[in-house]
Amino acid sequence: MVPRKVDYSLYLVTDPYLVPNGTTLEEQVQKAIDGGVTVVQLREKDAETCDFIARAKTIQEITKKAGVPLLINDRLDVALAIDADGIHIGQEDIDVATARKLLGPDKIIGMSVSYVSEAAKAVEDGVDYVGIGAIYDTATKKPKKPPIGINGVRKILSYLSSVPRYVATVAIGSLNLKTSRNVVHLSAVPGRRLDGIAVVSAIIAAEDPTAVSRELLGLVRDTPYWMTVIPNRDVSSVLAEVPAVISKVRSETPFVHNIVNRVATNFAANVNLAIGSSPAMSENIPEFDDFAGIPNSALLINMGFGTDDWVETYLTAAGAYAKKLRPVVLDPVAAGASELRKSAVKSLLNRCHFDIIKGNEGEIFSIAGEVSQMRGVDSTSNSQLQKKAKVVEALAAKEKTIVILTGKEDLISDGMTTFVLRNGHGYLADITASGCVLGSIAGAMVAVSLHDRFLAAVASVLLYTIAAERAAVAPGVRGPGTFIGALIDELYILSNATANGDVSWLEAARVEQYVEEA
Ligand SMILES: Cc1ncc(COP(=O)(O)OP(=O)(O)O)c(N)n1
Ligand SMILES: Cc1ncsc1CCOP(=O)(O)O
Repeated sequence: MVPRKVDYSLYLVTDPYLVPNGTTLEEQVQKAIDGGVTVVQLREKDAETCDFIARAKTIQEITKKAGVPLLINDRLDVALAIDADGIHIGQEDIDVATARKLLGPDKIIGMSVSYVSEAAKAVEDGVDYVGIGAIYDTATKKPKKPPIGINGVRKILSYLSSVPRYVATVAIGSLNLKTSRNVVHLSAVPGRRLDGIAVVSAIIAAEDPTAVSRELLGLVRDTPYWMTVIPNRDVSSVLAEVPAVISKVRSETPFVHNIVNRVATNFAANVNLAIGSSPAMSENIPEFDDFAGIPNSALLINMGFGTDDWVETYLTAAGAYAKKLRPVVLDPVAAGASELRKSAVKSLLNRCHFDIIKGNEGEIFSIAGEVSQMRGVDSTSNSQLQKKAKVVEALAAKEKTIVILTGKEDLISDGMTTFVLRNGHGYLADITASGCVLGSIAGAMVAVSLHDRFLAAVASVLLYTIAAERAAVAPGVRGPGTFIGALIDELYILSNATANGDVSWLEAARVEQYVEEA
């Protein structure tokens, strides 16, 4: 069989019932192709054969002109009648061998799969590509099987990476401007990523299919900066770069959109200002897109309030920043304290990508699915360093993120390298929102250090904890109350000193690389 060169990046599956009033399926397909759709599948679940063929011919005129392959859903007879470029078949449709025999070796055959076993059979049968799904629940099709999520895609991609013949892959099921970026990039496994996304409603039901298609294609093709894990890091080379990040915050004034709990709002805004960033505190969905569009923006989601619509607010905010390829920091406040919070974090991790996840031991253990002794929002510290290092490393690798675990000793991991940082002061545990504001600092740092989020995390923790050490002994500091003001002062002083070339304060840094004991 001669492998066909097909670009599966943006694969449109049609549905006549979703076309907006006042337009036609043909017009929507044309507009989608104008926006960059690379494959079209004509899917008519209820059409009479003669109507299906007639429609296939009109759609084929459009796709042929654009040089875009046209596949027919399920119906081999229709595909043969119009000499389509191929067919897409489901698990319960015609078998691949018969389809191949009738279509010939040059036509494209795709098959729906949900599990590795189905993918293995499809590969053996000689399909050209598999449609993996449904990733999420969708209103477009009543599912026969439960959604498989990003993990389900990963399993299939892992399997396919071990198969000698290249079988292309597209994911399907609720893929849109909010979800696609994460599905494509987070499902990638060493040596293999999705070839594209298959989309129905997000394009066919769109008021402007050209614009949506253009954006979706961009999301699929963009090289994600967060996939970059820099190997072989060592403490001294990372520390050497810390001043540049802190100075960049001063010179570029990144915009940090804080969605933080009520207790932390004022403190977080002051801390952002002290280090040279520009804070906004907003839970107002209509302005999220505008905020995400500000150059140098970053979002902090600090899961403070537990209102009915909080998850929707967070998902919308994260989606807005994802669309603009801007970074998002998650602070899973009290993640394990209630079922409500556990399920909220699960939804967020399932649907969004976070550039940095910052939490105390209880919070990080909870989202990693590990048992901790957490009570309320207090961190426990009776786990051994080794256990904590294992947890942060595994979580960072799984979520393709940077994990900061705060406590008496702070751990930072990108899944490959883990640093242990031992600066700070006991007063940090005596004031409210001390962890929350570290999230705001991380937002500012990662906004100017997209290509090295690990460095951004190290710079954040060092600046904050060394400022705390200095604030605790500053003149006039008598306890936690006066400490807060002095901490804001020290952040301001250290950040300005760094921007002016004085980095002597960094000599206080107590950082080491974690190395697992044999
Ligand atoms: C690209 C792609 N993937 C999966 C499907 C689903 O096909 P199937 O399981 O046959 O369900 P119906 O589309 O027939 O409802 C698809 N159509 N395209
Ligand atoms: C045909 C199909 N197969 C699995 S999910 C699905 C529908 C996907 O539609 P949408 O992109 O509108 O969620």
